[in-house]
Amino acid sequence: MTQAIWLIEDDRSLRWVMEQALAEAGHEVRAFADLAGVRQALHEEQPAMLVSDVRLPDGDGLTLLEEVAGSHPRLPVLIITAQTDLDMAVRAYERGAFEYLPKPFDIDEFIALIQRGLSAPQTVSDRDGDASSGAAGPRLVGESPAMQAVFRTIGRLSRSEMSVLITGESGTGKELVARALHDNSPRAGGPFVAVNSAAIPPELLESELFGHERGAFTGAVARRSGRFEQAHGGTLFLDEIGDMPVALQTRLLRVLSEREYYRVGGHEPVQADVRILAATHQDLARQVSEGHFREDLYHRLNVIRIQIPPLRERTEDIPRLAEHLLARAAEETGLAPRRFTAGALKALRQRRWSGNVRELMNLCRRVTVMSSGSRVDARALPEEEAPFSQDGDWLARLREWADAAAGRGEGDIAVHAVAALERTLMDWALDQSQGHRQDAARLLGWGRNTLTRKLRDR
Ligand SMILES: Nc1ncnc2c1ncn2[C@@H]1O[C@H](COP(=O)(O)OP(=O)(O)OP(=O)(O)O)[C@@H](O)[C@H]1O
Repeated sequence: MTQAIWLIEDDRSLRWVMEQALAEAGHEVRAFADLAGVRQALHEEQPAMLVSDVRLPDGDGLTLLEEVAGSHPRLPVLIITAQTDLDMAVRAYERGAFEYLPKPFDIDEFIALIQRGLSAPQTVSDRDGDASSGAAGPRLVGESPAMQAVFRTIGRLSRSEMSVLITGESGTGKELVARALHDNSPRAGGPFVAVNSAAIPPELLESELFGHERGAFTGAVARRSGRFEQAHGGTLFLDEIGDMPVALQTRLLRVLSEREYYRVGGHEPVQADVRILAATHQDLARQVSEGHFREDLYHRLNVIRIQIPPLRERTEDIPRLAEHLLARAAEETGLAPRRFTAGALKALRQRRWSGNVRELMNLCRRVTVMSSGSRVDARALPEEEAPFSQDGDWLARLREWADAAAGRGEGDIAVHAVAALERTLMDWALDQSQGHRQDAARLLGWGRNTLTRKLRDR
């Protein structure tokens, strides 16, 4: 048995680069340009590690991965591929890849992965066949390193039941990531139930989560199952967890450790067989330090963290996302699919996207409905809301107001001003939309949940 690393890559120059880097790092390397050569060689000797491309002239690297899993269960396999979508990441991990590396990659990262693969040989006998990830519903799209890291985490967790905390600004795709985690988990066959702590009045949240018995409180005319019960055998997604009242956090923590709970007004314990995924747009660590969030619950939920950066920090995702969301908008509306011109895509990359992917989705819906031709060029894009200008009339008046308030010795000026500003804009938006919250939120550039929470807290 040799200690060589076997490299299967049909792109000659990339193969050469990897060979050089591996040799330089002191590894013995054997390179192959197709699968046939590897299959043959595997009958004769065994490598220390396999590095394989996916698309090869005589087949698919994932097929090889599967074969090797059967014949050489302890052999670490690193999959490298230019096809960098979530599905590929999940398939690679499901078939037992030790790691998955999207191209183009940093050669140092590649070498570091090789070292890790060699030092921690895997037992990969617990992979479960072809749990195909044919998830229906919207697909996650993203090419940026940040989104690739998200895909890898989802793939790596595909056989796990761990809690995950998903953080990111409103509209960055937290719920979509939660769904992808569920769809690519052993619980995929079970329900996915989402609860938004910000959207439910605090006094109702407990019975919403845990259900209630008949007569538990005034108005509880019948027994009602809670979200925990509905999510039995599946996943419970707790959105805006930072908004959960502290008393309920305590209860949630107990359920997580005891794996059972009581309905409100109930005396029979109910088994809780759910995986918890949580999300927040807030800085939970800060909430903890300020005493608004229980530290122990924070640690319990924060086992694995997926951080989704705002769209403006991953503008390289915009072209593919825009194409994808345009196609989705066409499907939703039943209208003919549009295409962005190169100029339009360039213009889109330059926007601020304070509403993140949701804002881009809304823009795609709008141009699908509004544009006349099939091509959407830069001029056909709805105007970006002008950034607040310094010389705006209302800002000058705001300064006067602040002056006057300070003169009266009032404090917390920004707190009051921001609250008043938000109240005014919410009233305006609800007027505009005739009370329709979804539309009002869209006007404001907020998520519907954000609007609901703010309306509640006003
Ligand atoms: N990477 C992505 N690929 C494709 N679609 C995306 C992606 N990210 C977000 N979306 C779409 O953007 C919209 C907003 O995403 P989502 O509701 O998951 O955001 P969120 O972070 O949960 O927002 P909020 O915090 O306001 O609830 C959805 O329509 C979602 O399908």
